[in-house]
Amino acid sequence: MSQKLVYAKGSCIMDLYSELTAKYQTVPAIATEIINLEAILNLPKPTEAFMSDIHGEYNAFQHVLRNGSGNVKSKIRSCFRDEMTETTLQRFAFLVYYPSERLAAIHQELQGDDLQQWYLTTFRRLIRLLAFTATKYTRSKVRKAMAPEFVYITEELLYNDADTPDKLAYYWQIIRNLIVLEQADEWIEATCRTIQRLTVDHFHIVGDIYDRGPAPDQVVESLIKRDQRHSVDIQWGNHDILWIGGAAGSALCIANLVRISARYNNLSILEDVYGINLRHLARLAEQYYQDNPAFSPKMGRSDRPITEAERLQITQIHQAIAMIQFKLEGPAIKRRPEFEMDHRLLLDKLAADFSTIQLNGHTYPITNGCFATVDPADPYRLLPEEQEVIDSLVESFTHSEKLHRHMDFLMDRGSMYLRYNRNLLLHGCVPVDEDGNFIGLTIEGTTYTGRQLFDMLEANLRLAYSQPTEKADLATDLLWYLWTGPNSPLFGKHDMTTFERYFIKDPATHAEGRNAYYHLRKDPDFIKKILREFVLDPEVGHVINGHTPVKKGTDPIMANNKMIVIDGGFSKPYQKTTGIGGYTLLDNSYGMQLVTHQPFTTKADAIANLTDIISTRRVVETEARRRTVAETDIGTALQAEVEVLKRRLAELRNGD
Ligand SMILES: O=P(O)(O)OC[C@H]1O[C@](O)(COP(=O)(O)O)[C@@H](O)[C@@H]1O
Ligand SMILES: [Mn+2]
Repeated sequence: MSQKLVYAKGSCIMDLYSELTAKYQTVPAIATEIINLEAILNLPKPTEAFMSDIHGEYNAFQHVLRNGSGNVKSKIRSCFRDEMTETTLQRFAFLVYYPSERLAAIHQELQGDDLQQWYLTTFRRLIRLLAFTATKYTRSKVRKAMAPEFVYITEELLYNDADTPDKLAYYWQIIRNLIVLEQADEWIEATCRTIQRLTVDHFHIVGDIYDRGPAPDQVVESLIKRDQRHSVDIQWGNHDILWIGGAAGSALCIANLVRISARYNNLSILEDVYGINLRHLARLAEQYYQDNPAFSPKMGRSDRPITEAERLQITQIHQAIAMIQFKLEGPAIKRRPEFEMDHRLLLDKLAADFSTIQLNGHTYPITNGCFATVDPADPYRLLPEEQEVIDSLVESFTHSEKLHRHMDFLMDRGSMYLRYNRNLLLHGCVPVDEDGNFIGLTIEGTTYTGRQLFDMLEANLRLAYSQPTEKADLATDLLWYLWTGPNSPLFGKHDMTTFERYFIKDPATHAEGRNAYYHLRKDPDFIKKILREFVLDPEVGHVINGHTPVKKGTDPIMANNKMIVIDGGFSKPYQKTTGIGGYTLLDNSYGMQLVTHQPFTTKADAIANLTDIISTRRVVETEARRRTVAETDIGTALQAEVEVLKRRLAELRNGD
């Protein structure tokens, strides 16, 4: 895709010319390709879905992937209009979402003739639904979405009309044979997956796959599977950066993510999934830390409650790694004055007996302090055993094969922002001052703001990732800045008050202060300014953000529909704030809709009770007429190909 966009800008037009002339050498071959491409340009624009802030909630995420962000059910509704009762529709929808689980239940419920009848009805319905979802695509694209072993049979069923008397017997014979040859369940499963795939063509993940929830690794695995035809992109979130930073050897990113994993009782992701050895850390934790209410893990993993001994051990680990994090912050802040983070130097503001801290002219009492490893004379110095722990963690992170496979995917499909089909996608914000002027970072005499800030940070992130052995260079330190720096586009707040939240009661010290972007983004003129900065058409573009959970009663659609925030709370701990289970934004040929999902309980519950989490849909924008492929980025690239082919055709006709 990105290669095609380069063509669209015309910079590689000669490459395109040589590529296409080599591929299509005769007049009929060129003419056929022109006909094919121009036909594609007239097809309706495929559906894009946008999600963000999944935060490891794999089951809820999977449900949304399977139900095509609510789109599967609306397709069924349109396709079968008045033919199905609500219960039949619901059952059929769940078969499409969870075919293997529903088939197992059907085998329990039905036998003999009832089962045969169920197969015959279901086959017919699935074929009709597949045909309905496939109308937007070329035959070749539909074929690629099918399981290879069933392509022949499925195409026969799909493109032959069973209502034609001549074909009727042929059609039913295929179906009967699938049943007799015991391939019926396999075909149903494969076809349901094809329907899922065709319902949403492209997924945008607007950041924060990682942290808090139980299975971010499985989210990444399913995105890798889904991406076979480059149909996924990711705009990195601040939490994703911690994990990319971990693989890139940043001790600060590692300390932060291990701390969050302990806080949310997710250490098993590190040990069991990514093979990170936590033995040294556990030993240090046991030696220096006791029970401490401020560090008790927030919630248990849903699969099993934790024992008291486990809770105590996690609480100790949580303190040990938090303290390593605070100690590592000191030298980083000091070696990077350009980050302007001196106000985050906190350990040196503690009284010698650790009972109080001096902040901004106030003295605050310390509660739940755990400073046994801190030397008041040199508070940022790591004890040799702490140094050993962090070194061994860095070693484990930089050598975890699975982590690298997942982070390679995040690097490959991810970026700091994306311009896609006239919209700008980014996780956090574009940092600005109160007057809306772009602000950023000054590095080695150059000030980076707006789009340049994003590009500079991305270039450094890629550099740091390619050099995991460099551990305290600017590029690696910038990874940490992306997580917590005051002008980081992914953080968007002035301070990350982790220390204050653990140790100071006064809530005034917990405020993090959002960048002015977050109130200015309600203004359409401000959004237009942002779109212009990123070289997008301010009149037709939208900005799509994640990162800030949309509070109950607050509108996620702002600035005359130009600004849409889609963090609706897939993350369970944030559902109290949002009151819902998450949003997905859909952009199809008719316009944009926001889908609201209700909180997802468990997969077993959803399947047993056929509870779907989709609720309302709200039209963000309706196109005056259906948009076609021609009006998309891919369409622009295809048009460039058509022009080149037409030129070549004229040359051949002139005897060149
Ligand atoms: O909810 P927790 O675990 O206390 O984390 C709070 C921290 O997470 C942050 O909100 C960042 O995470 P998000 O990107 O999910 O908002 C910080 O601003 C804040 O300090
Ligand atoms: Mn975020």
